Amino acid sequence: MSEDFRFTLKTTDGDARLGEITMPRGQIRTPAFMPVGTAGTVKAMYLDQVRDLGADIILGNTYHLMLRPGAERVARLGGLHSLIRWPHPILTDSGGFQVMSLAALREIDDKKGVTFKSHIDGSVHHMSPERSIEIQGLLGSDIQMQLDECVRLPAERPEIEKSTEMSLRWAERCREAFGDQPGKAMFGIVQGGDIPDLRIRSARGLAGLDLKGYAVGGLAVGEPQDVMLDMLETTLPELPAQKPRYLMGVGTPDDILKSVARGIDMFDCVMPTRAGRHGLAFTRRGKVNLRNARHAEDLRPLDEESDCPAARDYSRAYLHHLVRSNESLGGMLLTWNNLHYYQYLMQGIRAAIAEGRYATFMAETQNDWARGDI
Ligand SMILES: COC(=O)c1ccc(CCNc2nc3cc4nc(N)[nH]c(=O)c4cc3[nH]2)cc1
Repeated sequence: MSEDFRFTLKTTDGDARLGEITMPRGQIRTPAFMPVGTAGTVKAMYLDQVRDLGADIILGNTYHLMLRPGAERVARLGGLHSLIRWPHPILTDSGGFQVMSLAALREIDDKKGVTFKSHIDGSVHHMSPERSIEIQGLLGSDIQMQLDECVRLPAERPEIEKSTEMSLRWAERCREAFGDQPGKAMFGIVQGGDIPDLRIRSARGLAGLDLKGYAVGGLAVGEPQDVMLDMLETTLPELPAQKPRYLMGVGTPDDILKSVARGIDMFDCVMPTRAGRHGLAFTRRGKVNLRNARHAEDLRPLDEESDCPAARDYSRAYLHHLVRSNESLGGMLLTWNNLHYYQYLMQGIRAAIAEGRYATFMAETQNDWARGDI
């Protein structure tokens, strides 16, 4: 078992890349989709199921786990991997984004970091770049994210510039705090909003730190898809080709197809799990909203050709009943279906790149979605 973190770029098809990350806890086939396990659980799933669907790595959140059960407590309990019984790689987000989106923000200070009130009990917490890295270490995270500030769009240039410069300084502080941990990695996060020269400034600044991987942040925050894609086209050429690129919070299957085509290797998104709990199914023929009355007496399964029991063995009528009744099994089955579909899509993407037919695969997949659900 290799003791270090190594990314191998296997082949490319246009700007699409087929690769593999090797870490002590296992390998990550890229392009990869990382199911979100926010508070130490991929909601409504057993982690054995998540693994069986083909996930090589899951995501945890510093913000949630530091508040409950607490980072020091997780460490006392043996670390996140043994606590949740997931022996494979875990990537943890650093908390900056969750503080902005969930907590009552008290203060952001370049030197001290963020001060915020817990959305759980209102208690006040401080998180510096150093503390974020310390927490991720206590959790036992394999891929740790720098603490950053994700500016909500639309925003004016001065605000984006100030925030992007601060995130760059925090990247350096996180790299110092992370130090040299063979077998683990700390990724920087490119910011810069929707302003090309700030995206280039941020990417070049992080590239100069010679990090093990690079995330593209500050996107999937409400901007149109074409703006997100434009920012990828601006940012990715500035990042080292031999390091993995991770697009945070993305996305729909269409977002993923188009971002892979531009050179992204890793994705995470709550879409398949959260939408599943709200009755939305992702299938090879597009999306199916099981709340819709049209399914009430439809005895067909979601996809009779699927090898996922949730898609193949249950009628839409029953799924509709479960969703309308807000029964737990509804969210369980649709989460299972959706995570299966996302991993099925990633498998298809990797095979298509390997065989040099990614453009055709992308067009055929989008065409199947457009044909809609029969
Ligand atoms: C049903 O689906 C949903 O509810 C749903 C909700 C939110 C997103 C978008 C999530 N977007 C997003 N997550 C993100 C996480 C991030 N973390 C850090 N540290 N820095 C960032 O700059 C950052 C940007 C993000 N953008 C996607 C889907």
